[in-house]
Amino acid sequence: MTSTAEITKVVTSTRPRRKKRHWLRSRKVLIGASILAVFAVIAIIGPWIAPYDPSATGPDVLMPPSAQHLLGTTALGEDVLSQVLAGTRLSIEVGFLAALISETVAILVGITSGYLGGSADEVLSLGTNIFLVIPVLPLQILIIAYLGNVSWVVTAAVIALTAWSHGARKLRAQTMSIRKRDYVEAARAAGEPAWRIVWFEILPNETAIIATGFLFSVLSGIVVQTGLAFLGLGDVASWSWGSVLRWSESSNAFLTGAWWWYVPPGICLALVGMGLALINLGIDEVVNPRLRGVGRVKTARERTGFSRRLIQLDHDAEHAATTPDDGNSVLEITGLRVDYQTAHGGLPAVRGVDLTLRRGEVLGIAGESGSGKSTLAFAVTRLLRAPGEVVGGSVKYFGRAKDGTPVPPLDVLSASQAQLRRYRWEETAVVFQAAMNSLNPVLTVRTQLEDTIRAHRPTMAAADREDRVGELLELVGIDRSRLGSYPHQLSGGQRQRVMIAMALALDPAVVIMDEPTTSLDVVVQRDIIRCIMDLRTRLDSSFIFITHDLSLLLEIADRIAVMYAGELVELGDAAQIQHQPRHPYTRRLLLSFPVLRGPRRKLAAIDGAAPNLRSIPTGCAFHTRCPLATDICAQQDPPLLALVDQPGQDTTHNATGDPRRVACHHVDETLQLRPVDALIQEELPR
Ligand SMILES: Nc1ncnc2c1ncn2[C@@H]1O[C@H](COP(=O)(O)OP(=O)(O)OP(=O)(O)O)[C@@H](O)[C@H]1O
Repeated sequence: MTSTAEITKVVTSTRPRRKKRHWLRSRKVLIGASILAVFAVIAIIGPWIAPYDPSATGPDVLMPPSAQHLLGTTALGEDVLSQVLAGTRLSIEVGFLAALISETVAILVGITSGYLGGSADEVLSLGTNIFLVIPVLPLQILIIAYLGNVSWVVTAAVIALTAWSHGARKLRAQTMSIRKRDYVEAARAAGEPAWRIVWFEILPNETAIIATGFLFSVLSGIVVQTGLAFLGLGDVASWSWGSVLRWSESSNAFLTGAWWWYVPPGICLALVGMGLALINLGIDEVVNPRLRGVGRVKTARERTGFSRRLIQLDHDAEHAATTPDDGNSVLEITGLRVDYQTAHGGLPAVRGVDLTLRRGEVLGIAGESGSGKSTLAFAVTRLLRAPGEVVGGSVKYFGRAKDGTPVPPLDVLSASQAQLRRYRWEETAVVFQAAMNSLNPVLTVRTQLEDTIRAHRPTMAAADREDRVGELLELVGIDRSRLGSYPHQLSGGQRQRVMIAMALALDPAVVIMDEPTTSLDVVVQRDIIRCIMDLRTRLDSSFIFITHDLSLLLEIADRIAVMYAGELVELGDAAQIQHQPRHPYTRRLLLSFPVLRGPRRKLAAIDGAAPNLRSIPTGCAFHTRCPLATDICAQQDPPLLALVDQPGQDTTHNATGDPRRVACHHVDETLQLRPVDALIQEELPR
């Protein structure tokens, strides 16, 4: 078997050229930016290219446009074109400065409030709400009138500091929604610091809101400054579009029909507004990649998917446990108990599970919904969140140094956050359910894979990182040319594979997959399964594969553990479980799924429902649904016992020499039952 690091060396890769950023090719952005660029140039050189001194009076009063005065003259004989050219600078400056200040305040207040929540949110929201209810324009007029003849910088600051609240409110709401998404939760679980989560996970998803807010603020800054100048407030002695309008109004240009005096500043305002709106639309298309696929309807499969994400465990001398590494175990779960704390007391979701993961094996965990499989995975990776709580047992991780020599085992449940963070993704990676929610929709596959690597290997050279992400994608059967794709451009199966690639990014020793194929159609499921089978032959990792579909596990697992009501009820080789299941629940579970290979057989649902955790039946939890149940089953919970060798039976030890384990009072009777391959009617519900 080769490690992915070794594969890196043999994969000859040509680094794909990064695709030109899309927004540069957006026609809307180009037109909008061109309009703004023209005004930016005018703002810079306007006063110098003005044909006349904008304040110079002359004998030609109120002249309509002519060759001498292209935009006519004012009541004092001043050149209107010169005034508009000179005034562009101040109008544009105020607009952009006001937008810069107000968006900065909105981002700081909105994202801090939405991300932190709690009392920080309460205080910041109170401030935001106060500014929201105050009528902004009268306030701006009042402040500028009070301040008197102030500079354009002060005007911009007043406009900004009275108008940030709408942006802050939108950003707060968006942040509150994004912070609960899987990829943010996962980044948090992966130990990324808050600033990094905000910068890389939250902000990119708010680009549209921030861009819209900024562009709207530019326009509103220009309009408000124009309005203030029109009213004679602020620095009316300096030329701006507003002051041109003010002097035209005070000279009754509106009444005397001198349209050439007031129309040009109005057209300038409209053009700037149009330019900003076009850029806004273009950016929206860039940050919402879905808008680019013209009329493309997503298939149901593309709209569904599954999840990435993970955590790693740590081995550290401080936490060295005394348990010796026998060299073959990588994870050892002993007596693990997990409760969900509720107002009515603890609900036992995992009840004393003992399980060992061997190096290089695929261990399947099966069981109906609610049997505690995911809770077990969460507990093992220390990703369990309140109200879940580990109330007993231990989890030991047996790591290896880089040269392959064993290091002292890590007691996972008592490892510090710093230890967990340090080793996250590098030792144990988890692919959880609902992957599509875990891929950030506005980042390309390349960026997301690179982020994972960069977070843990910050010193890795950019070229090596690029090679590594391409190699990872190829490892899961996707061409590296898809690195530039966004999640919505991939099928559900491909997204699934990307999540698996992400989990493999750091060569983890253990990969836990929790229902990675749920919600995919059968064909895609088989694709993913093939991919996982291929990976296990190429990598050194051990896999825990969790699913309710036992027949799927028969295909891919070396050993299978069956869980019922939080307990392990049977553990054995996949072949043993398939041909000679010894627990009645395992037999029923096998009959409730179609086999992936071999002749079709009748399916039968398991009688009754999985028990409510509040009232797990006494004795064997399965006895209320079990066809073999007798009095003892209702009285005593059968322990998970290793089966002793039986003459003529070769089902008691699996390939690794582990004894087969079953928790059933009637385990001997199940041996007398017909092999499950022939099992059609005898145990079907009556
Ligand atoms: N936050 C919670 N609060 C209370 N009970 C919970 C909580 N999360 C899970 N449970 C309960 O814990 C039990 C085990 O849930 P878990 O999700 O681990 O089962 P599962 O076998 O993985 O099922 P599934 O395949 O549906 O995910 C279930 O009965 C579930 O209702």
